[in-house]
Amino acid sequence: MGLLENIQSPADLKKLPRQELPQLAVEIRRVIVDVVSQNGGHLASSLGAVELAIAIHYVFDTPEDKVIWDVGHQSYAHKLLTGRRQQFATLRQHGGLSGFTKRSESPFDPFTTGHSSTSISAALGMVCANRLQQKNNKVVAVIGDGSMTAGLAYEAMNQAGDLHKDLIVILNDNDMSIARNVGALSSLLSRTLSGQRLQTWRKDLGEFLKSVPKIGDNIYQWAKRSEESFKTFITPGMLFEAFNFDYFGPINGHNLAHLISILSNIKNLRDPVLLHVTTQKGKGYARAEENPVYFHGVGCFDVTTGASTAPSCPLPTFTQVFGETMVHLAEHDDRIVAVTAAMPEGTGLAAFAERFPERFFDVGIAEQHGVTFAAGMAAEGFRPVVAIYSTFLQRAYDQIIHDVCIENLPVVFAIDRGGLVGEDGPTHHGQFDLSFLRSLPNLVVMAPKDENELRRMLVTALRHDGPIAVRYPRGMAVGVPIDPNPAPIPIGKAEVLTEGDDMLIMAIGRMVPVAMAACEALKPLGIACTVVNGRFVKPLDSQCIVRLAERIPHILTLEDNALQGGFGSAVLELLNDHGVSPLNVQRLGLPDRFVEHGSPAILYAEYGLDVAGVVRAARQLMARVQPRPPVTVVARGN
Ligand SMILES: Cc1ncc(C[n+]2csc(CCOP(=O)(O)OP(=O)(O)O)c2C)c(N)n1
Ligand SMILES: CC(=O)[C@@H](O)[C@H](O)COP(=O)(O)O
Ligand SMILES: [Mg+2]
Repeated sequence: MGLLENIQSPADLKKLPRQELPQLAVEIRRVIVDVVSQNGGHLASSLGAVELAIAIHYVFDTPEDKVIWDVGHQSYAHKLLTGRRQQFATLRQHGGLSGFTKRSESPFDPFTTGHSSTSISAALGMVCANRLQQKNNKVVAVIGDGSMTAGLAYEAMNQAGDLHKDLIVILNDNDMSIARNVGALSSLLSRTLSGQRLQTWRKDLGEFLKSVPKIGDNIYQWAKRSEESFKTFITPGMLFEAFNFDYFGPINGHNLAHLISILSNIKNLRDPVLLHVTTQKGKGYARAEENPVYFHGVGCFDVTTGASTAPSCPLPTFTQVFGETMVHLAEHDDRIVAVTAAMPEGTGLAAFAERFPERFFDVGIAEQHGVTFAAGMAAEGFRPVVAIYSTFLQRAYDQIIHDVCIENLPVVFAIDRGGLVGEDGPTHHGQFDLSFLRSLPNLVVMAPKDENELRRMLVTALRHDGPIAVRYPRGMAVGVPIDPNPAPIPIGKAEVLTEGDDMLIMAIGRMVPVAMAACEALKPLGIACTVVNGRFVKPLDSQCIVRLAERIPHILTLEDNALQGGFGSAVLELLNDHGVSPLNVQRLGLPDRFVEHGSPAILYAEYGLDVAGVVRAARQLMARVQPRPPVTVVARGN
């Protein structure tokens, strides 16, 4: 029987003698690799944090002591050690364990995570709350070097250093974000090794100088006085010490004995502490060590070869089409620059980065800065395309308004992962973008029905002299032929795809093919549909929509966005403003709740956004609503 099988909680872990812990790490890695090879998940980061999880639960008294895993994608070992071993095979599956930490899942998860760089703020909040409650527990934030590139982390450090609370931050430095980590901080952290060499060199030099009569001693005294600036110039400690943190490290984050002994000491300190540990992404599984970018977030794979076992994808993804189109368009327009916030692969910009390194900017996990940086470039005559996942763009809302839209600057927002993303769940679904963007003056908001339209929308965006967003989903495109010379689309023009007199289905983005399939399925039931591809959520094609709505008595709107304030709401407002009455409109979209994790197919079916769901809704609408009498149109607004 293995060691892991006997661990129901950290109390069982604490019973193990220290010398058995490395064997436990081996067993944990085996389980993680097995389950992720079946379910997909964040493998490399979790493999790198196995010893950290063991040492933390060995030393601290969780759940009274709180541990916050930043992003939470590295928390699989933590889950296995905190009573979730038996459910671990359900990781990221619908109804199963979350791929991140989640308060509702376990008392050992004090904070729900998924977006990066929240851990220090949350931990500081907990320390302050706990002290007000006269509790003496410890709070630990574990944050990666990539997540440490976000401003939010420094806002928290700034306050923590000022409050002087006994917060513990563990910086898990593997020199990687999803891609290779970027930025000045990253270079500072990787100077650690040379810093250590320098310490040795400095000691030797000091001894030598002291041995030189008179003059040598003077130089030694001067060098000693300058030692602090000299040392900190070269090591990362200075940065954290400037925030009033006691800095320890760097130590090897895979050496359990060292980790346990230093954590046991740190536990007793009363100051803010930063422990810098170095780890290897993918540790213990050779394939992931060799290719940590691929194994950061991976689908199903064969454990022996590391090769994907996911059904092969016959079509390109929207992301790939976006990436290829960017390269193509940038060949002909040197004003085009691309911005990513630490996701060159995920956003499809890796090829652009290779082809145009000077016109490619990875700002790190810094969405807010990325948007304002793009605004700066636009103000100087460039055409920045900011490619950010829908969910992460939420971070930059003020920058979109204040720095881009108010000034009407020509920034293109390429918003990937619009709609439900699947197994990453509620922290990652792109559920709100149409709603939060639709209310912004000057901003045009588009969503393509297929990959060819995505290309056309990019061309449209780059010709438009103002802010404009194109939003598209995760995963496979539709498989339509690609026009090598994509033509722009007139701003605000919808597309009527098919005509019928019983029902008007107005859809946006990925829901357009669903609307077309539902239209086909409704034909044999005697329901003839007009299907409109909205193309623009803002501005709407008011002429087309009002004209059709006046003629067709039943109206369905369809979107993979929150119903509140989304495409359907926009259509309703438009029809109301134009006095179309009565309004027999049924809006289909995501309800007013956070959508759980699971495969997109399951989730879309659950929310009635698959073909069967649309057919059901159409039949119910036909049954519920009598055809309206000839329409009275009272003009009210525009
Ligand atoms: C706000 C935000 N932007 C982007 C991401 C996507 N993302 C998830 S993990 C990650 C890299 C994190 O790097 P690091 O903190 O060093 O952890 P590692 O994977 O190296 O363990 C990124 C960019 C995110 N989760 N949140
Ligand atoms: C943890 C995280 O935020 C990312 O790794 C995210 O899971 C990537 O999602 P995609 O798989 O859609 O690129
Ligand atoms: Mg990292």
